[in-house]
Order: sequence, then structure tokens, then C-alpha cells
Amino acid sequence: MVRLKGFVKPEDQIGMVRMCRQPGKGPGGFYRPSFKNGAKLNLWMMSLGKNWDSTLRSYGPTRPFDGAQTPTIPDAFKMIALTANSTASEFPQINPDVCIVNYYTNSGKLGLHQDKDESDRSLTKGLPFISISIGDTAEFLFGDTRDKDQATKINLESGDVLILGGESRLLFHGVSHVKTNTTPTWLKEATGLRPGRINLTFRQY
Ligand SMILES: O=C(O)CCC(=O)C(=O)O
Ligand SMILES: [Fe+2]
Repeated sequence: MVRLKGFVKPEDQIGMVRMCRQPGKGPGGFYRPSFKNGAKLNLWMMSLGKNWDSTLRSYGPTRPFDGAQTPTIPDAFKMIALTANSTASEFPQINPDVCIVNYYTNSGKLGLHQDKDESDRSLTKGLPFISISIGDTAEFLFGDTRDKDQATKINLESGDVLILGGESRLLFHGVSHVKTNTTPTWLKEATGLRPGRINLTFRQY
């Protein structure tokens, strides 16, 4: 696992918030996903590139619940993810065809889980996923099991990048809480971003 603190430049963070708005409001935009048992996740989600469905735990070109086509990943997003990927030179380079954008309000969270719905090829090669945090700081947990009491806690701040690849690709991870009022003032002023946190994960299916 590699953490690149403050890797995403302020102008790129501003650009990413603005760029999320257009697809975020349209078809295929942000919605509250559910688990198989019908309970809602504590976040809003939008998939770019390919759709990830939280009930089926699989990828596809459209969203099963409303048939919406998945918006494309903006090239400018890809460039930022690829630059981070090559900075963490211990991991193979991916060609991202999926970007999952999560929006957490200040009561948002995400339980410990592994990301293992990508292709067998992607997982056996340990192809990394690249996570970018924007807005309020998250307390992020990771560990070898689903037990949150044994997990390590780190803060992910606006502009931080976290890369899980190779041996760390299947680490359990999650977000225990989002810290109120921690978005940088310049980001709030430039974008009018509502309180909360955006996380983008770039993956290769
Ligand atoms: O919000 C985060 O930092 C993690 C998101 C995540 O684990 C996921 O989308 O699979
Ligand atoms: Fe994840």
C-alpha cells in the first residue's frame, strides 16, 4: 500500500469536483446503492466507465436498477490517476476502465470490505486501484481481517492518494467516519462543495 500525501494539486482537486457535477446530476449519476439484503449503503455513488452494482457485486455497461448508461471517465481524471500510479513504481501500471465516485456526507461511512469484483486477471496480477480523496478528511481503516478493532486507522485528507496493489490489493478497508468542517477553505470557496467527502477509485476491470 502506498500513500501519497497531498498528491493532487489544488487546481486538479477543484477540477475534479467541477467535473463530477455534470455526470453526477444526469442519468447514471449519484444514487444511494443498496446491499443484497436491501439495506442502503451510507454514501452516494456514481460509476464511470463500467457500472459496479452493489447488490449483484459485479460490473456491467448499464445500471441494472434503472438501465442508465454509465458515463465515461473524463481523460483529465485518468491522467491524474496514471501519474499517481507511475509515482508508486512498485506497482504495475493500470489502464483504468472503471472509476467509482463515492460521496459521503458527514454521517457517511463504509464498512470494512475487500474489492474483489474485478476480473481474475486483474486480481491475480495484483493490479492496483488508485483512490483519491477530496473534501472533508476521512478516518480510513485497513487490515488483514474484517475486524475493525484490529484495523489500522489513518486520516485521508483532501488531495491524498492511496494505492492498493500487489500484496495489498485485497486488504480489508473502509471509512469509519468523515470529519466535519475539514475541507480546505480554498476548495469550498472555488467549488461551493457541500460538507462531506468525495472519493474516486480508479480500477482496471
Ligand atoms: O472512500 C474510500 O476511501 C474508500 C472507498 C472504497 O473502498 C471503495 O469504493 O471500494
Ligand atoms: Fe473498497
